[in-house]
Amino acid sequence: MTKPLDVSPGPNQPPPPPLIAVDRAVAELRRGAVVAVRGADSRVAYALAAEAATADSLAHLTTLAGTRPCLILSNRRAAVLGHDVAAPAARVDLPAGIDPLTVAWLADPVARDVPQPDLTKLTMQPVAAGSVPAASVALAKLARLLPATLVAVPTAGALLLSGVVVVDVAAIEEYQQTAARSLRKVSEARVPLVDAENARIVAFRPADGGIEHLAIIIGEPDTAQPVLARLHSECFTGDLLGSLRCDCGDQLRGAIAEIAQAGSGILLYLSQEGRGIGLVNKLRAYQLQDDGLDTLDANLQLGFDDDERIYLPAAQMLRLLGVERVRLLTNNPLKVEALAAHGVVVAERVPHVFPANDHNQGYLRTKATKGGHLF
Ligand SMILES: Nc1nc2c(ncn2[C@@H]2O[C@H](COP(=O)(O)OP(=O)(O)OP(=O)(O)O)[C@@H](O)[C@H]2O)c(=O)[nH]1
Ligand SMILES: [Zn+2]
Repeated sequence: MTKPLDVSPGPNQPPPPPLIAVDRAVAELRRGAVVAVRGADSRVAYALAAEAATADSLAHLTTLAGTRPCLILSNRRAAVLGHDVAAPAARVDLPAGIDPLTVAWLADPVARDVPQPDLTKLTMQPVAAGSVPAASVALAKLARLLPATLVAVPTAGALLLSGVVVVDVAAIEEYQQTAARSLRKVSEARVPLVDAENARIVAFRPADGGIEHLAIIIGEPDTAQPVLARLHSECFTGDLLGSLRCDCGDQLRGAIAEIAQAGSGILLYLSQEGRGIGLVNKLRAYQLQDDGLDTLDANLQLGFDDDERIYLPAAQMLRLLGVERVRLLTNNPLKVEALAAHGVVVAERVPHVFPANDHNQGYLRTKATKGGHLF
């Protein structure tokens, strides 16, 4: 007996308050404003994205807190600067304090016109997981900014100003999972595609109104059988512009054509641009690659992990569509493992390889030799 997909819209859910707090804090960081991050012990520190540091914003942060701000870097960025810390983040200590040029030099490997500051007295201290400074770096990542912040702990007498957005460490840590679990189907339409005329797009939105993920459904998948599926991470440059730096455009159109040829299946189009670091940071990573770094090291140089994606949203979308088993079009074993860990049975991995071109040979080689991709 065949079992069709469930594409009906889900019920509206009120957004969980922690999601809202994180969204507000993200917007504040992105516009260069100060936010207050509150730890499990209710103590608060003020934070500013390093990317937004100016003489004025640093002075404002210092006045608010009544203490000098410290620069917090991810452990990846600290390692690049020669300081290995056994913690998720590191606090930079400079006896003379910190100024915007030093912040730029330390936090942003692409800021090349910045003169190297005197770093002879620079030390770094590990910043524990679950702490306010570590969470501030995670918040900068959620904001798709460089993973570096300026943090100032208010003096005992300093009052928490009204108007400053307050966000809890736990809300930051749980944000991605909570947002993924809150996804619901919001709309659906028939969209005939050049390679798959019988196609529909279903949009999934998290309860906080965050960015939607899409399912492109081709034909009439039968969920009683493993469904031919592809998890495709958004790539503006490759998917839309036909960039030759990667294989994404070929993989996207190739998957649609292959699914159409097979009769039916699903392509999940996941809003995880740049392996989860965002388009702006991916462009920074491209600059570093033009200087000789490979695609994975460029991420590390910027302070990110080599791959920041999570696949709970994909598993959740499949679940909402009624799909429990898939035949997965991918060369990436991590996608297979991640789906399985989230309870989706990967009955088969279907290779998804396309010919290299003059511009993406190195990229594909790195994915195979260092990224564990199966070519
Ligand atoms: N950070 C970064 N992201 C990149 C780069 N090149 C491509 N990407 C991103 O990498 C992702 C590629 O996604 P996928 O093709 O779904 O994933 P994959 O890990 O290659 O796995 P399969 O294609 O399934 O084998 C997209 O989000 C691209 O935007 C790069 O040089 N740096
Ligand atoms: Zn791409």
